[in-house]
Amino acid sequence: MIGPRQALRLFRINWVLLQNGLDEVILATHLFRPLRWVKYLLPWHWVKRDLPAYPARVRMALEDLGPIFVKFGQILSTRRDLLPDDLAVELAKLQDRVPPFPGDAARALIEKAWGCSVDDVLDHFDPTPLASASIAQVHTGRLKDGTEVVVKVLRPGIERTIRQDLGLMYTVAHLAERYWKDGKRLRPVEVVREYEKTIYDELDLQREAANASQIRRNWINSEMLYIPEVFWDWTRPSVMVMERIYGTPVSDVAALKAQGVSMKVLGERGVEIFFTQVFRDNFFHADMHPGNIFVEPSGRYISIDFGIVGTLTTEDQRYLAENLLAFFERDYRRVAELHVESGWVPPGTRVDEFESAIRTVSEPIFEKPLAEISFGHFLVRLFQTARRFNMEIQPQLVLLEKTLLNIEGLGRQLYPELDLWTTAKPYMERWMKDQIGLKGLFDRTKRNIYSVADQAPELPLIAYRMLMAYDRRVRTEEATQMTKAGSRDTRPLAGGDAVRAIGGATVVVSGTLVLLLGPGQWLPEPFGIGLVVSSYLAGAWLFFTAGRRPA
Ligand SMILES: Nc1ncnc2c1ncn2[C@@H]1O[C@H](COP(=O)(O)OP(=O)(O)OP(=O)(O)O)[C@@H](O)[C@H]1O
Repeated sequence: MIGPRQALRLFRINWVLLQNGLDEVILATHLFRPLRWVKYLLPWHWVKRDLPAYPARVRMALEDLGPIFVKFGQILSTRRDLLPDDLAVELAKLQDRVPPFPGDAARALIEKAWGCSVDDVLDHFDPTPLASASIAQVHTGRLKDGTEVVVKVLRPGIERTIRQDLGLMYTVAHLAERYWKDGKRLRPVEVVREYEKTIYDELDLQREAANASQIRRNWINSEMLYIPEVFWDWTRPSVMVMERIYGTPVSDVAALKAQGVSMKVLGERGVEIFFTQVFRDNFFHADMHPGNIFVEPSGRYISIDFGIVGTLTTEDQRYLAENLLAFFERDYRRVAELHVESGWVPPGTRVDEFESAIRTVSEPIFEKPLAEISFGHFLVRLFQTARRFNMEIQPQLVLLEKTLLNIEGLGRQLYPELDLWTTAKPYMERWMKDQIGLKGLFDRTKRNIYSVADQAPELPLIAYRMLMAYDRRVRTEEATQMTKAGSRDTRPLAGGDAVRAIGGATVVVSGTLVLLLGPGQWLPEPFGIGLVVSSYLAGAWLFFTAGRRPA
């Protein structure tokens, strides 16, 4: 049931849709049927208007609905698996157009968060913002020790606006899911829920600061990427203080060339940074639009704005790498199999049909020269295809696809001949070898063995209990049989069992000791790990055979 507040909200949306000539949405979807009479109130219903194409009207409607809807449209624009291409391209043009809020208000908000005067912390605070966006505003300042900083502060009342706008979106999404013919397939409520999570994450500047610190640590002393330092003493959920950086915006290619920066190196570094973040660090900056990237005269990148970051599960990382490698070998069957193996598509999927669908979308991509082949485009088409085979695209993969598209766009803008495959392939192959090869095996064993070690001290006790339980069960069974046969069992547990159980415990504890002291302490590490594994196996064998008695 729609309450009066929701009805009012719907009325507002209805109004904006009509203003932008989207009456057909109202009529076609049954969504706003109860409010369709509103259109007769509008003067332009009676006058014929020249309207731009439908995707542009959607974009304009979102702009009229305000910055939270604009952000939603920007994120939707990356859902190429959901939207038609023309709409996605149009939504990508959405721009925040929010006026800045006064410097005095910013100062008051900062003081509230810090619990002291701005002058107690800063030598200087510029009340004119350096930048102002839909969620936060950035001011420059100087700490008492002379360090130049930027202070990012959340917009006043932004949480309330977001709550209200999200309420509206949910109302529309629920209605759409119920009444719209595509509603079930496109799952609008889920799309809004994902957006809700993203936008609430962006509302926590302390979280953004923590992301920045993590990426900074991953790239400390790198010649390729610099991340400004966070000043934690003055960072709160609504205020973040960060080292101020000076660099040339990456979009200013002329200035970069004038500084003698090599565009080729810059393009290739962008790709390498991305792949390193995804595969080595498993922590990638997922808001890589040009406004967040700067370059030093040395050709080192600087990135800012860590509100959105992505991580993949180890399995997804591997499947992704294998998918890309298989794709470039045009091994479509492998790509299809990988989707089934990884559980990305349901288990019963017909691999041959899926393979054929992948071939259909991939072959045209290979028509182009290698330097024009787009990984991002491939992922877009792949996910679109996989959706037909009921693949549920996880948000992390969408983030990755979006980032990849951004990186490619950026790389090719800097250096149009950039050959992504040649740049990325050695990196991916090395990574795969490390994962699958002997080293990967040892690394994984090492990782897992520490959690086994954690449980090891309990093993003798567990073994003893198992042994006792087993013995009780055998005795009960035998007693039952003997009762049936008219006699009683008086045999004690065999002495050899106890020796085996104690032996088992001893080897397990010795293995654990080797592990805790460091498997590479006296022997080369692989042998040390081998010793630990064998002692656990031997222990397990001794425990289990200890309770087993000859019939
Ligand atoms: N550490 C910094 N040093 C110098 N300038 C900065 C720094 N951090 C942010 N800025 C400036 O402020 C602008 C906005 O910062 P940021 O991208 O972090 O904010 P935002 O609110 O997330 O904006 P958007 O959503 O538009 O990306 C940047 O484009 C940059 O010009």
